[in-house]
Amino acid sequence: MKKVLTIAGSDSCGGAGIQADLKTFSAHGVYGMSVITAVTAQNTKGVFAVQDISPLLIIQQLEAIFDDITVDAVKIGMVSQIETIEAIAKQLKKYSVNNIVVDPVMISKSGYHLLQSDAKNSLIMNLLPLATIVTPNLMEAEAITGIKINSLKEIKEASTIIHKMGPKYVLVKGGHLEGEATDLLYDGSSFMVLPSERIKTKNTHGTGCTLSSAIASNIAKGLGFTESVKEAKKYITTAIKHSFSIGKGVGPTHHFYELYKKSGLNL
Ligand SMILES: Nc1ncnc2c1ncn2[C@@H]1O[C@H](COP(=O)(O)OP(=O)(O)OP(=O)(O)O)[C@@H](O)[C@H]1O
Ligand SMILES: Cc1ncc(COP(=O)(O)O)c(N)n1
Repeated sequence: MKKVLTIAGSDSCGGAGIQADLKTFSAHGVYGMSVITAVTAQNTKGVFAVQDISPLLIIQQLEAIFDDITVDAVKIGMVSQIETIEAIAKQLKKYSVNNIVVDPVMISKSGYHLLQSDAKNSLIMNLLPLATIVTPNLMEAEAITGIKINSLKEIKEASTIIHKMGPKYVLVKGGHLEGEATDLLYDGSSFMVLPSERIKTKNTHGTGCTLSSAIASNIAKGLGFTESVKEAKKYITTAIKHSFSIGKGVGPTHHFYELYKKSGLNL
């Protein structure tokens, strides 16, 4: 069985972060492992507190895994502070880790700053050069490049700038666009459009976490990079289509829809 690691924050309500990543790994039939960078107190209504895990304990978690287990792909999510980012980058280089998916998580859907403002440049300088693929949403692409994005032309411009920062592929997500939820993949020479209807739901908590974990799972399973992204897009679209309400706010996506369908179980 292929083995995939998530390096991310914990979401107590299970819709995003480490919890969404591990559910996505299981649904893809890969073995999931986790290095926790921060613990958040959050639910469908918002994020109420964050405690960063010390850089030393992050290093110890990474060493415990890489000293013992071969890792087929890594997904990086919430990294919150400079010391965390530097610790992760150092360890990934030390163990010559490949197949790295970086989701540059900055602000939660509920508006909480999950990446400290002074850590943005460190993420750009330390993690983007190590990334096989980076998956910013529109606001993250704007923050990374300094470009205001209002059109496809500007998405392409931003992708080109981000590609020069080091990742082999750039996927700018269109979840926050008006109209269709179309994503754009750039490999340094050409663009591939990944279209999807916009599903009418408020339950999109953790969609970016899920998409990046699905990409990492597919890469680990040996699909080509473009195929990995295409399949992950199908996965997130299905997961959003069957998302559901828990709590009073933005609910989670459905990771086990295909399994439920096969077994005849209902939510
Ligand atoms: N309503 C929707 N209908 C269909 N696809 C959607 C919808 N909302 C988001 N998506 C898709 O979900 C994926 C994640 O995109 P999104 O822009 O929501 O990422 P994000 O803002 O980083 O997510 P998050 O921070 O919540 O984890 C993309 O493939 C996007 O196109
Ligand atoms: C630990 C953690 N990681 C990532 C997100 C982003 O997800 P969303 O934008 O849906 O709130 C989150 N809320 N919490």
